[in-house]
Amino acid sequence: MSSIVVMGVAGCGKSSLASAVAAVLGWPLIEGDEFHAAANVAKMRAGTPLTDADRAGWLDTLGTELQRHPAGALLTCSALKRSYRERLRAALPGLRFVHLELSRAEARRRVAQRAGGHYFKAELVDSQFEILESPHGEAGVLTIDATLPREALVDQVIAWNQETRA
Ligand SMILES: Nc1ncnc2c1ncn2[C@@H]1O[C@H](COP(=O)(O)OP(=O)(O)OP(=O)(O)O)[C@@H](O)[C@H]1O
Ligand SMILES: O=C(O)[C@H](O)[C@@H](O)[C@H](O)[C@H](O)CO
Repeated sequence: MSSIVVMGVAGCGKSSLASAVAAVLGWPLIEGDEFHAAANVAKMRAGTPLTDADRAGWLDTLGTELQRHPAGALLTCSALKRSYRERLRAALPGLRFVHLELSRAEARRRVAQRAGGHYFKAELVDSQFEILESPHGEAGVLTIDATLPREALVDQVIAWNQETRA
C-alpha cells in the first residue's frame, strides 16, 4: 500500500505540495476539492462550514478514487478529524498521511490573499482549526512545517516515502 494523503487546514499548501510530489514519483494526483458535491461547495461559498454529515459522502467518494489507483496516488484532502482519516483508511488500509502544519494566522493570511473567486472564504479558517485533530501519534503519519519552502517539503516527503513505503 503506497498512497499518500496530503492533509491540513485550508491554505496549508496541500495542492502545491501534492502536485509536486506526484510529479516526482510519477503518481496520479487526486484533488480532493474537485469531488465535493455542488451542495457542499454552495455551503462553503455562503460562508457555512461543512458538517460531519456533509463530509461523509465526500470521504467515501475519495476512498473509491484511492481504490482506483492501487499502484499509488497522491490525494489532497483536509482530513481534519481522526474519524475522517479512519474513513479513508477503511477504504485503503495502511494509507499514509502527510500533515502540513500551519498557524491560524498564516492560514488566514494565505486564504485571504488567494480569496478572489475561490469558494473558500477567510472567515471559514477558524472553523477548520476548531475541529482539527492532530494526526500525531497515528500510524503512517509525517508532520511537516507548512511554512518551509516547497522544495524542502518535497524532499522530506520523498525521503519519508522511501522509508515507509510497504
Ligand atoms: N510552502 C509554501 N510556502 C509559502 N506559501 C505557500 C506554500 N505552499 C503553498 N503556498 C501558498 O499558500 C496558498 C494555498 O496553497 P494551496 O492552494 O496549495 O493550499 P491548499 O491546502 O491546497 O488549500 P485549499 O485546501 O484551501 O485548496 C497559495 O497561495 C500558495 O501559493
Ligand atoms: O473539509 C473541508 O472543510 C473542506 O475540504 C475544506 O478544507 C475545503 O474544501 C478546502 O480547503 C477549500 O479550499
